[in-house]
Amino acid sequence: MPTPSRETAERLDRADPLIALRERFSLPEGMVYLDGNSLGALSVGVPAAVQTAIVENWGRHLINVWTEDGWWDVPLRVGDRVGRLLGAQAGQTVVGDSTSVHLFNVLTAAARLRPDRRLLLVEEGGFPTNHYLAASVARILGLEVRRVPMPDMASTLRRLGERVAVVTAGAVDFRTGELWDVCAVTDAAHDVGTLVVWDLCHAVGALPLTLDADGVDFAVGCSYKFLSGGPGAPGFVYAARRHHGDIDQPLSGWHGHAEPFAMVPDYEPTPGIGRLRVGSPNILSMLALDAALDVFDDVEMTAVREKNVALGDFFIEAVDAHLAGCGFELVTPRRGDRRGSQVTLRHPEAEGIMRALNKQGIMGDVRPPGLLRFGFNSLYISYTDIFTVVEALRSCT
Ligand SMILES: Cc1ncc(COP(=O)(O)O)c(C=O)c1O
Ligand SMILES: Nc1c(O)cccc1C(=O)C[C@H](N)C(=O)O
Repeated sequence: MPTPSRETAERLDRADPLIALRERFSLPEGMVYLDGNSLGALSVGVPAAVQTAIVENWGRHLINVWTEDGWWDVPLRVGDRVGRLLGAQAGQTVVGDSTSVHLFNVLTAAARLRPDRRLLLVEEGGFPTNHYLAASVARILGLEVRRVPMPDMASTLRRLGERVAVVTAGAVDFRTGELWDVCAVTDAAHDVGTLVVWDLCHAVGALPLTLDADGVDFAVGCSYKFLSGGPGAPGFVYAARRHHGDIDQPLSGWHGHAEPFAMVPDYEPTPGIGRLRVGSPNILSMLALDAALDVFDDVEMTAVREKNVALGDFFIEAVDAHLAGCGFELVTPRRGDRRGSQVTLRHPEAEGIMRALNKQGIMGDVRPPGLLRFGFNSLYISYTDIFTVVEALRSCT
């Protein structure tokens, strides 16, 4: 590979089979947006879809939108669209609440499926909400939480064996971008009869997932990052079909009832994934997500993955070539197959550097301790964008 330069970046862009997809997103002129791992860019089809939903559906059909326009089933229909990206057969994914709410629901449901076990393992360094919720679930059910570094998760499972009810972890580390082996950790858990709950916030839409094939029990995630569902877009929850009949979730709201309009006081969950619904969903936001998902009908996840690995490689090589001696430390694995769609650099002046980048129209973000995160969404990021960032990083150190 020659030393990365603007010319090599432009050549790579000309050869990029996905470059045209950039037109499907509305990005401010002149901005380089590398924060799509936090909030994805606006998909151009979304405003019209939401406008139609408001004016044509809600405005004209009022209460009948739930039946006439099929809105009651939108959580399941859009759930299946997300499920396709998870490697899930239809009928195992539903969208509705935030990742946090879904996580609370399935962590509790999973632990209830292992009533004689007292331990809940949580990935050390995982997203804070996951720790907070695991602690709450543990208080409610009388469990003990253990924080385990991901590299030790499989061996810890072997050591603690049948004491572990549930293990929960993110497939991609939100700080470092490190990608974990979903299949291997799931197998290690199942070897000792433990159930797994994966957090796919930083993985869905960024890489091909194979939840059914990997035998995953439960998974949750958000849709506002690589899926571009919009701020506060509904999260999703996946539950393998084999568990549906036994799921006893704590948030047993009426949308998950077998006969919601029977208006009876006793809860009877609907068969299937619908039981993981809770209350009235934020349907307008869900329809924004529905429109944002259209782009995934026209692209293979293998091509998305191939490009974000190549973008990451290009970034890392450019950092090596142009930022040596500037105080940056790469904290993301160098190997493309060991990282998600984000590269993180540590620097003692991270906050000031990000402020300087922002002034030049470059968006990334900073997470403690001193980590500059750059997300590479294959659908709208170019090699030229990446070279622009590396040049800007050089200018502000
Ligand atoms: C890995 C991870 N899990 C959970 C969350 C929380 O999601 P939510 O705010 O949708 O509950 C986030 C992001 O906010 C996240 O990055
Ligand atoms: N969900 C967010 C929000 O509601 C406001 C601001 C940022 C977020 C994020 O998604 C943060 C993100 N999960 C992270 O990886 O840090």
